[in-house]
Amino acid sequence: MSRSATLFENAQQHIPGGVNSPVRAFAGVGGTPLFFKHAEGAYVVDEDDKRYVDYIGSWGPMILGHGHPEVLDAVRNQLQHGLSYGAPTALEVEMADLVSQLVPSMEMLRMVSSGTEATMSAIRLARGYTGRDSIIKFEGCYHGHSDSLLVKAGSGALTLGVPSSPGVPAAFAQHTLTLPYNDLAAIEQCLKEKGEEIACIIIEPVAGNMNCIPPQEGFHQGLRKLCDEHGVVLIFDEVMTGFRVSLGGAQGHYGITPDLSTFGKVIGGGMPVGCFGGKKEIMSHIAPLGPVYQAGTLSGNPLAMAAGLATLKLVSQPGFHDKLDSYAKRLLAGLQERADAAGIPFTTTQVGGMFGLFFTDNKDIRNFEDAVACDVERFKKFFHLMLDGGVYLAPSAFEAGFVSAAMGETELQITLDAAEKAFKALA
Ligand SMILES: Cc1ncc(COP(=O)(O)O)c(C=O)c1O
Ligand SMILES: NCC(=O)CCC(=O)O
Repeated sequence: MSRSATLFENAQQHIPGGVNSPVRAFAGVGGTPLFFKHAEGAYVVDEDDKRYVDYIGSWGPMILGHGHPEVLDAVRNQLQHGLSYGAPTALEVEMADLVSQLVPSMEMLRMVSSGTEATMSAIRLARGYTGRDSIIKFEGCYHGHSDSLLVKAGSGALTLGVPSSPGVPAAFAQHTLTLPYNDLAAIEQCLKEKGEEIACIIIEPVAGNMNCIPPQEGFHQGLRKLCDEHGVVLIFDEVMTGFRVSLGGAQGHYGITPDLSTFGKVIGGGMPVGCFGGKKEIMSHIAPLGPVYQAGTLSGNPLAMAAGLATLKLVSQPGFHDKLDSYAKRLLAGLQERADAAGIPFTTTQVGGMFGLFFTDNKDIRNFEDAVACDVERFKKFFHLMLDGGVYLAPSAFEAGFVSAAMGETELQITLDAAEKAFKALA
């Protein structure tokens, strides 16, 4: 028995499903989850000493690759000064200044400890600001696991077949309206009927929790316009896309100014961090400036700020995102070529350092329905064949993949060699 299998057996004694987050459980692909003991650069190393090229990157944060020396130094340096003060720090001010410089719509912002907290707080703020109760989200988008947002959700909820979770009171869920992604007509219709009840629309500006689905041309522009017409707060959930699809996130990439945005993952460089912010006029409603309450014992934690700041400075270097984009493009072109050669119906999507792999003939994937219509069984086999070949993809057909700046020719070759074998085996 492998060490991972033994650990998994032991883990299940006292940890539900053996994991501290459901997406880690391999429920969507079958088999035993890998337990890791080390990560460095483009690789993760499991408890049985096998190395994998890592396309998960801790579900997004590790955009530099693992253990970047400058990030580790920043954490070590802060470590000598204490772990947490529960009081303001200069690091937080530096973080706020840097984020608002990199993402100009973030006129004011608050740090929290996870993406879930960021979206939950942004929604409370939008409700408090507008005095309206209902929100709109999109089918297959995942915004963390707060009650209002676990309705037709993507990611692990979708993988496990429970997009709308038990435990969320119907009275909460009824205030969450869900619409298909990339469908402006549906939004227009809904706002026409219920615009005055809608506090906000929250969207993953590139959907990454039902596989990876980019917005259609003009979708965000139309969304922005409709929100303005109906006094609805537009929230870009950039927890996944932030500092990844471009330095300015998806809003920078598509040239849209949301009212509020949420960040997580990259902004913490691998530490538990989230952030929400936006228009000063709206953010001024947050306590203690305004009446909408929001708080956190570890919010703005100095170690986390140190890791996040070091990461944001490194991703700000000229050419950083071009390099991610070019690796991703070569990766996907290589995969497509090998799938085509083996006669496997296969489609890819990509925005910057974020990508999707679909086992389907459909070359125009627009929404949840298209994502779930793909051949999930084939993906499962592909996932395990890639794992055998030393490549760690997200263990679900409904997750985006991530490239890191630590990836180069060697990793590309390992991945494409594994894929060539995998596609042949699937044919
Ligand atoms: C778009 C998006 N929003 C929010 C979240 C929630 O973040 P966290 O897991 O840090 O709570 C995630 C991922 O988990 C995400 O992908
Ligand atoms: N794309 C899905 C996530 O990032 C979630 C990670 C988790 O829930 O552990």
